[in-house]
Amino acid sequence: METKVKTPKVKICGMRYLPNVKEILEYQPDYLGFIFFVGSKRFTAAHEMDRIIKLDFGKTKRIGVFVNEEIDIILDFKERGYFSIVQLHGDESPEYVEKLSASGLEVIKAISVGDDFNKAQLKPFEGKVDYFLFDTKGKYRGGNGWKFNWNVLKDIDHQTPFFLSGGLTPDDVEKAVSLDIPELEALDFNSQLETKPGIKNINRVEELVKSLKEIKQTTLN
Ligand SMILES: O=C(O)c1ccccc1N[C@@H]1O[C@H](COP(=O)(O)O)[C@@H](O)[C@H]1O
Repeated sequence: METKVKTPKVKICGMRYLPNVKEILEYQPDYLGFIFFVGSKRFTAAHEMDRIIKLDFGKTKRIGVFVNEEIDIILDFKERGYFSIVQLHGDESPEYVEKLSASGLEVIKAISVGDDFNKAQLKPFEGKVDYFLFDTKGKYRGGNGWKFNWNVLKDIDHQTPFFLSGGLTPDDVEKAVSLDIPELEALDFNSQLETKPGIKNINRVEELVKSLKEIKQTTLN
């Protein structure tokens, strides 16, 4: 008998060029991520974002990615309509998260998973963040392009839904779904779909769509 599992949503991150955003929107991902960290190769400039938000996003939600940014800057970007969700990749505190939540933003706290990962670090954020995002610890704050050992996910008492990130490719969809963790909200794709930083390759996105279709034939949604 087939085992029925839930298909996670899809986030494509690190978008920055309007024509490429337009192409990717044709595939209606659940989330599109824009990185507002100047240290990133995928940094999205505000003047570009002002043009991007005029596109028809349909049901695709926009996520703003930040690293230790001033709260007022994030709130200003929210007011400009850049996003309704923020993804925090720095050393942001639970109090910082609470301030952003109070503004009506949904908050994703990125957790860098390395050999020193300790699930106790999640506790101060439980009940405060909307989602965790488990990413691979590396040289950069994000976008390192390789996977961490997903076995650590099985050892967490998931009280908060999460995004799975870190070097994901279309070939990883099946394995991620077979983890069979109901709190797995979304799979997050970034560098492994790229032609160059900030440009997503349509062929890779087609591969992703194919992988998702195959999974959906044996899943609930
Ligand atoms: O991609 C970046 O340059 C980046 C910089 C600073 C913070 C986050 C960043 N990207 C996020 O990193 C993860 C994993 O990306 P990858 O698949 O390993 O390339 C993803 O959530 C991006 O949003």
